[in-house]
Amino acid sequence: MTTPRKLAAGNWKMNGLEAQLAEVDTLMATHTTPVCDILLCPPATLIDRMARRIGDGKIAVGGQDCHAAPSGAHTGDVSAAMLADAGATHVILGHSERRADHGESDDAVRDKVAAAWEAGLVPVVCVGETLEQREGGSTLAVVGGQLQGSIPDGATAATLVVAYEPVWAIGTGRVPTTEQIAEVHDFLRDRLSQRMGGEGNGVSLLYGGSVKPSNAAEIFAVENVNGALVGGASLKAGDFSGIIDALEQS
Ligand SMILES: O=C(CO)COP(=O)(O)O
Repeated sequence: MTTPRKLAAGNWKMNGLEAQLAEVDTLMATHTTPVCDILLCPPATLIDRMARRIGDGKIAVGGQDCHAAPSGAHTGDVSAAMLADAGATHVILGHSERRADHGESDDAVRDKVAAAWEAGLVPVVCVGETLEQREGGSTLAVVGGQLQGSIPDGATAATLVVAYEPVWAIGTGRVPTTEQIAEVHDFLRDRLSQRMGGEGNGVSLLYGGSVKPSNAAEIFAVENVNGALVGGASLKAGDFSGIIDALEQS
């Protein structure tokens, strides 16, 4: 049976100028031989510089979105091949901020996942319910639908990461209970296994939403949580490092 890899992923969102790369130097100095995978997804403008700075270091670099087409007349967009060319190995797709700000549907995300695979990137596909959906009792229906609709057939444990990010927990300091996280992660694992057979057991399932060094250990103790997708706390090497340490010790 494939065991999911542990992954600490940082999503810098629309934050970071050149000076922010100093945080990467600190992280590399602290985690020379990490026992979990570490991924940083800076804004597109910093991917190339970050990847060069990391060189042979043990931190992977990812994009935060890509276009579904390999090239063409799409002003302002970046293709998966361009991300790979700049040094990325991963790409976050279907983040709730993209779904909300840019109206990205499950169909659109699915096409982007296919494009990521075509370019050799591992997509980190995000799913998550709004507060209204949770209070209305439709959490599992919502994330189940997003999971089914956003991932094309043909995924393997090595070519897919899934992140559960409840919209109401992102940037709010409000974290679901461990029971709530467990319920969704168990459900996602079941769905992936049904769809992908044994490969589904090996897909890394990340939790995202207000993860901090102070709550990371508790979250990583939950079964079927194989890591985190971290926003705000990934911008400071010290904070992200504390989360990496907690994952390594889990
Ligand atoms: O959206 C997130 C990561 O993709 C989570 O953001 P925060 O960690 O800032 O809540």
